[in-house]
Amino acid sequence: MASPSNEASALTDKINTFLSSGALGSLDPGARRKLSEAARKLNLATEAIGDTVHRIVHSPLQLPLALIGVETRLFEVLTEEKEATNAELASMTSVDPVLMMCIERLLRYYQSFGMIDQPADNLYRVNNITSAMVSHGGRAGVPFDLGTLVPAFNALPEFLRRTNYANVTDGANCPWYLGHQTDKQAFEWVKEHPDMMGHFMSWMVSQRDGLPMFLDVIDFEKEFAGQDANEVVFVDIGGALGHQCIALRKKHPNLTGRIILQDMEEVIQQATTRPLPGFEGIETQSHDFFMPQPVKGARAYYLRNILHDWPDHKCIQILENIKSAMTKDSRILIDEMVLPERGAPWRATQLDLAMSTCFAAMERSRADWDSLLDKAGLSILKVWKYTDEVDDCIIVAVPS
Ligand SMILES: C[S@@+](CC[C@H](N)C(=O)[O-])C[C@H]1O[C@@H](n2cnc3c(N)ncnc32)[C@H](O)[C@@H]1O
Repeated sequence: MASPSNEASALTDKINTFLSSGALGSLDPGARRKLSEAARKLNLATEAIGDTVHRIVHSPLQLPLALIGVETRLFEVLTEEKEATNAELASMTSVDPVLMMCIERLLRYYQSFGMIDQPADNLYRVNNITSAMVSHGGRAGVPFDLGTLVPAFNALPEFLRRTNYANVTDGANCPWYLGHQTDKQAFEWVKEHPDMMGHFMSWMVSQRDGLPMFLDVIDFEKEFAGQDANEVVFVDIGGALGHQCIALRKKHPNLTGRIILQDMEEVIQQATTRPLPGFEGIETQSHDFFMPQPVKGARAYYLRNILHDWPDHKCIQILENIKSAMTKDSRILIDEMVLPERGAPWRATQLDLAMSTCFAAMERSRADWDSLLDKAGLSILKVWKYTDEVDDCIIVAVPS
């Protein structure tokens, strides 16, 4: 019988053979995800104590260095060229050629963290991580998180120490304010920082790229089509630049009825002055969701990642404002995570703590949703889960 060490050695050979075979490129998404999760588990389970400590201790370096790779165009050039030497990279990026040594040191770091490959001594190659960094999500999320979320994350330990580790529930008193040394609520602060507002909007458009969406599990046209072109069928409340409205139009080009995007005035201005491709035919309206809903009797009032930004008492205000605009055929569609009681995915748990830190808000479990909607006088008709990566669901709610 093979010893565990021999088995591990055989497994290592098998993994290396598989990696160099090129088979990864033709995996279907489900198989790729299963393999990635198993490899992640294996990686963590086999990590030596010293490696764990050093990895975690220096983890704050990764995000700033990712931003440097994006801002210097290093990742972009490598993605375009596929392979390049450090001299070529220095000449093609915004890094001053006299900083060649600096580029070499950056490349060495990126290679060691798997952000690029190094097939030969002085040759660097794009890989899947490099491409992710220059995707829409990478370009928006990297600067947005570093400039907006990280100062709040850094304040979390001190904030919790001061509050004796009480759950963060007060949106006017959460680590956000301590981290940014501000008295402005996060959305108000972002409004005053136009560069971050730009990244925030792009990040909202791209944050779920590559994943299924709610329209993959709901036949919207069948369930919600209007009787005539005048009927409002979809109000995307806090819908940012209208990417979900566009996706709906694209999925159901012959859908009868009006589609309306609502958000804060500054956001609606951006959505209309620099519209995303496919925005034609979508109506816009500046609306503060803490005020009564001005569109009465729409078929679907849609909220994606809105309620996770607010503690329960604020969510109740948002929901009650919608409820009073609903007629018997109206539905509220809540597009949010429903956290499982066990084994929540890492993409979900980090967002939960980000919501807590910046807004005193949360991602919610089924029990949390039942309790919140009950307090708002609503009941759940149905819940459809549509991603495993983040446990995204569409919750259909009606007045009780
Ligand atoms: C987390 S983002 C979600 C955006 C979009 N629903 C999505 O899923 O991509 C929250 C959105 O709420 C908007 N928002 C924040 N406060 C608002 C308010 N009081 N009234 C209307 N929209 C608001 C923000 O501008 C932003 O677009």
